[in-house]
Amino acid sequence: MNLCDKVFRQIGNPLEWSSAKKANLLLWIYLVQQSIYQVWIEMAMRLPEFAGMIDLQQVAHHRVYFNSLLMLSAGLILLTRLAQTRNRQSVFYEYLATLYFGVSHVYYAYCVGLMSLPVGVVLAGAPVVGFIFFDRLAVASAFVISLVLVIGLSLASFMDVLPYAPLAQNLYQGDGRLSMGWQLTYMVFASPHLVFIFALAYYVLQRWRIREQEAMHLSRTDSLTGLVNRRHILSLLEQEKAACEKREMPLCLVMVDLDHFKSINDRWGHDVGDQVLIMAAMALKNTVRQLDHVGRYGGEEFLVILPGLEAEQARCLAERIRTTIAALVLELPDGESLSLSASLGMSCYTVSQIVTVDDLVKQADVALYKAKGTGRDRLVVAP
Ligand SMILES: Nc1nc2c(ncn2[C@@H]2O[C@H](COP(=O)(O)OP(=O)(O)OP(=O)(O)O)[C@@H](O)[C@H]2O)c(=O)[nH]1
Repeated sequence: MNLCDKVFRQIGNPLEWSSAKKANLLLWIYLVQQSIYQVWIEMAMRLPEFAGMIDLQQVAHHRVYFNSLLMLSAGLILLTRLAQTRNRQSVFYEYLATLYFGVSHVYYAYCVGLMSLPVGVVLAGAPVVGFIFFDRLAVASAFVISLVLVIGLSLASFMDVLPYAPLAQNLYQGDGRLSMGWQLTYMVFASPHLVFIFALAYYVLQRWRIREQEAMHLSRTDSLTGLVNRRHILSLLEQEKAACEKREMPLCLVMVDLDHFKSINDRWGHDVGDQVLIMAAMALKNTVRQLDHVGRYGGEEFLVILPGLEAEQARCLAERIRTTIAALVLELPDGESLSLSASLGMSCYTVSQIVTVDDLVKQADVALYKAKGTGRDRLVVAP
């Protein structure tokens, strides 16, 4: 697991957070953005490099609103934090935060130019990000209201009812191009949104990847023993057989079935039966090589795939499996001890043969049946 995966697992899944907690996150991110705007205003008022770019009178006039919005954000952060600790689950906080985010952004945008890069970035990015994390109706409402305001204010500027970008002076150069100072300013205003959208896209894809891995793991694993399940061991058998055919190598398959398992369940109960299955699964795993595969084929039946082993080598390994299981002892709480045995059937594929995976499984099954019929606790190799 890499560092990113660890961080993501630590954060948990924000999609499952309460409404207040989600709103709180949005407000914190927004507060950071507002702080960047605030720093810009303070710099614009003081630094000579900004001379001629902004209307100082308008800035002084609007400053009170900027400060108020900053304080309002801090207040809303506090409110949503308190709502979290009270564990209130209503979507109200998502409506509140998304609407506040949208409408106050329109005000900031109006001050510096509604037809600008940051406005485009927010209009395109906010609903996409919002729909992933927040209540869809809340995001849609905030988006529609903000868009109506943007259109309304733009029309008002077009009809000279309101000034366009009241804070800005010399927005355009003599040749009609956006001035360099304002180009840079728009970049500064757009960059927190771009960073946020980038981080979020990364986060969503990462979560999706983790979920894919978890879902795949669950679909392939037997929950009791932790071995691969029947479907996956058969799929591994297909893959290994194809690989062995290609490399002209033999492959052996061993079917292992615990003896008289029903009587273990009947005598000591299902829980002890489960413990026996776990113990046998671990023993199988520990006995075979790393490149072999062990899967749970059925109730008390396991499949072991031994790629690349000649029949005689595989027979020795299968014998070792049998003796390992026969040596297992489960100490029970009442002082009794339970010993086990298993019957094994083995089939092998060699390069000259034409057999299917189904044939191999059937042959191993028939050999296992013979092992059961001739006294159990033995290995029978298919002819
Ligand atoms: N505890 C437990 N028992 C299971 C599980 N899956 C299957 N079983 C039991 O395994 C037993 C298998 O019984 P049988 O097929 O008669 O096999 P057996 O008693 O081992 O007899 P032989 O194979 O002929 O030696 C059944 O009683 C099932 O209920 C499981 O996940 N946990």
